[in-house]
Amino acid sequence: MIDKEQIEAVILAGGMGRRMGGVDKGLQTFKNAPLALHALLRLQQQLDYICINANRNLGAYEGFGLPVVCDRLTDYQGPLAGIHAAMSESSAPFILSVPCDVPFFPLNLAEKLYAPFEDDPQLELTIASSQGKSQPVFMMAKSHLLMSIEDFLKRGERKIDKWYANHRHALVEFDDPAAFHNVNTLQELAELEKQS
Ligand SMILES: Nc1nc2c(ncn2[C@@H]2O[C@H](COP(=O)(O)OP(=O)(O)OP(=O)(O)O)[C@@H](O)[C@H]2O)c(=O)[nH]1
Ligand SMILES: [Mg+2]
Repeated sequence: MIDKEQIEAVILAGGMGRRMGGVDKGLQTFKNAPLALHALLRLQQQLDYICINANRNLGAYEGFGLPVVCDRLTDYQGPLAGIHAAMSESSAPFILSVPCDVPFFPLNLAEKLYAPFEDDPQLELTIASSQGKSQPVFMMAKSHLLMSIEDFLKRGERKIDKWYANHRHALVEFDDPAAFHNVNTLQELAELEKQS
């Protein structure tokens, strides 16, 4: 049974959005609302504590009514930097990360990523997976991993897959691969808007 008191979710919206021409991805409109707001609406159905990780347009994100956390490690070091920022500022034992650019992620994400921790107290993190493909930005990790992420990034490493390989982890399979569809370009965003 999920214990919501133990978990804080972070919406990762701190990237450069280069494939979108450098715009702030989380603030791009999809179905009449910013992408990051879609993520928030899905998380609010699952958890009570949610923050947003962003590095610009902070006023716009503050308008969502949630705490906004900025990367502590500079130079856009990737999604792990956003997870690091949330772990630094949260007192929750678990951090659930979701990206801002996957507007249909599963509504049972938190529940399913939390369940393996109840069976295995040594487990350090869980990662979503669908059709055998891991979705590493959808991660639930124990907050004690903060220093491990910091050390990893300070060594100049970036890749989440490489980082979590060193920790006791479990992949959690989700049935619907379409739920993890992400948008990287404005054209993809327009196409998804037409389809859905
Ligand atoms: N905090 C933080 N989050 C990041 C960073 N880079 C990417 N992200 C987030 O990680 C998630 C997946 O990243 P991408 O799809 O590559 O997004 P992006 O980096 O903004 O876009 P590109 O520049 O086109 O790669 C998104 O939710 C991003 O906001 C970063 O340097 N810091
Ligand atoms: Mg990127």
